[in-house]
Amino acid sequence: MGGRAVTQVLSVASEVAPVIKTGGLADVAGALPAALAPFGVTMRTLMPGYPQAMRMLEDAQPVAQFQDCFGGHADLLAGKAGGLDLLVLDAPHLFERGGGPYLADAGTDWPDNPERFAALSWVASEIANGAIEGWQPDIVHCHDWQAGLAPYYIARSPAADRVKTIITVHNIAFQGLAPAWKMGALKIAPVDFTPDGMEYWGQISALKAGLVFADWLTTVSPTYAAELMTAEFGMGLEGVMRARRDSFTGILNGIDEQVWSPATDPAITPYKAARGKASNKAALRKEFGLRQADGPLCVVVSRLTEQKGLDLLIEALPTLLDRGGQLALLGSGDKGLEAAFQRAAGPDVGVRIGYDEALSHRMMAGGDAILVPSRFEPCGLTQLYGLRYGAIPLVALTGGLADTVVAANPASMAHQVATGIQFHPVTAAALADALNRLCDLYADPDRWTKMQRNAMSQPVGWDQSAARYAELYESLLAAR
Ligand SMILES: Nc1ncnc2c1ncn2[C@@H]1O[C@H](COP(=O)(O)OP(=O)(O)O[C@H]2O[C@H](CO)[C@@H](O)[C@H](O)[C@H]2O)[C@@H](O)[C@H]1O
Repeated sequence: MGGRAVTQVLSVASEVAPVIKTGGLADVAGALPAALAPFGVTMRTLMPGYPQAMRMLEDAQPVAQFQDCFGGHADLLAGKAGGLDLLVLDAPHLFERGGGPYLADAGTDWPDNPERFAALSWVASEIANGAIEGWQPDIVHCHDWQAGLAPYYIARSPAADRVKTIITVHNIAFQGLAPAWKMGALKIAPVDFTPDGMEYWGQISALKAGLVFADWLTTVSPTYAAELMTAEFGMGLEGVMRARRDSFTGILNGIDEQVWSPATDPAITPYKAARGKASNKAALRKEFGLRQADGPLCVVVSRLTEQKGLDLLIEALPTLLDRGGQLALLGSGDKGLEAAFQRAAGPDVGVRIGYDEALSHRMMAGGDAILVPSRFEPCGLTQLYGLRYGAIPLVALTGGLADTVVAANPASMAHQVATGIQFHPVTAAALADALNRLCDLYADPDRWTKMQRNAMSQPVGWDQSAARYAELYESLLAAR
């Protein structure tokens, strides 16, 4: 790149697609290295040695070892998986177990989660301090609470003068709390366990440690960045976010345009223009056992949690059905919500409880609209998939949903920039009203196809955002 020195970045994440994924964090952590490569950034990704990671890792080479890594021996392995340059923390006492990355099969947190992710963070700091012969990062880029202690350990280490740290907030609802008595076990000095440090109402907060000790903070959209500084969205950390406002920016997520490409997607009948959606829609109806209908086929692909506002959809559903609309939902999570959707299932409502990547592609291809009624949404990825696949996003006016969907109104329609529908406040009544607006637009084929065209041509890839991360890295290094 024009003689410019290559910036070496260590990305630290608890889930990385395609190796392991429970949500959008994995997509972003998995996409960043390739997105940043054209900008002269070499990114290696440190992740836990879950069984899935150990199975997928190719050409594994031990590059460091730790005799006592939070209660047991650990090896750091360098290797490849899914095109990624990975550093995998092989610590069987912490990561070799069934269940999910954070939860046991019973759905409860692993009791040693504080130690498991403190270990990941501490190894990031060891790497910053030269644990791997022949490679050291200039920047350590941490994701969410699981990597939150890394900026702290680094700040209290010799690397502090040389290595810059960033923490990206993907979801402030998870703060990585641990009881104060674990301070010693987590290698936290009592002097740092204060309200100005990482103390949060008497507990240790790994996320707050990251927010306080990192050189720079980011989150995944400009609107969510502003929201995080308010009591409504900051979940008790708004004061910390405000205190750091001069070192805090919102950078939108992109999506992987190779994986999410209606023209080449192997999971669907490929199409270039929205009219090619018809056969995918017919197939999707069949797959969900839905009858013919005149209204829009709406889809939802989501974790079923309070955040996603899908309880509001249960309430507003009759409005959609009265207008001849239909719903196909894929998701899992909250048992009450799962049951509520299963009760609503019928000839116009199809429900699939579970996690199914290929089906999520077929839903974007076959759906007329994608519904995202989130109470808060740092960025959101499914509305971006919807845009690319011509499934019109109907979204709550919040966070990244506000930044990525251009609401249909006379002016935006006239300028051919309208790509979706937004509603506010985030209530069942406002959602029902938005569903009515969706049905009105759908009933007007001229306006509907124009919107689909606008949606499918809206940029949703990584180019712009990767450039912003690269600029951020450069400016931090220039300030050393
Ligand atoms: N049942 C299922 N089957 C198949 N696929 C499923 C699925 N349920 C969810 N997914 C997939 O998981 C991902 C979810 O990503 P989102 O960004 O929409 O939300 P999430 O809250 O997980 O991420 C958090 O981090 C991301 C990344 O920064 C932010 O965009 C977001 O706002 C924030 O809440 C998408 O790729 C989606 O398709």
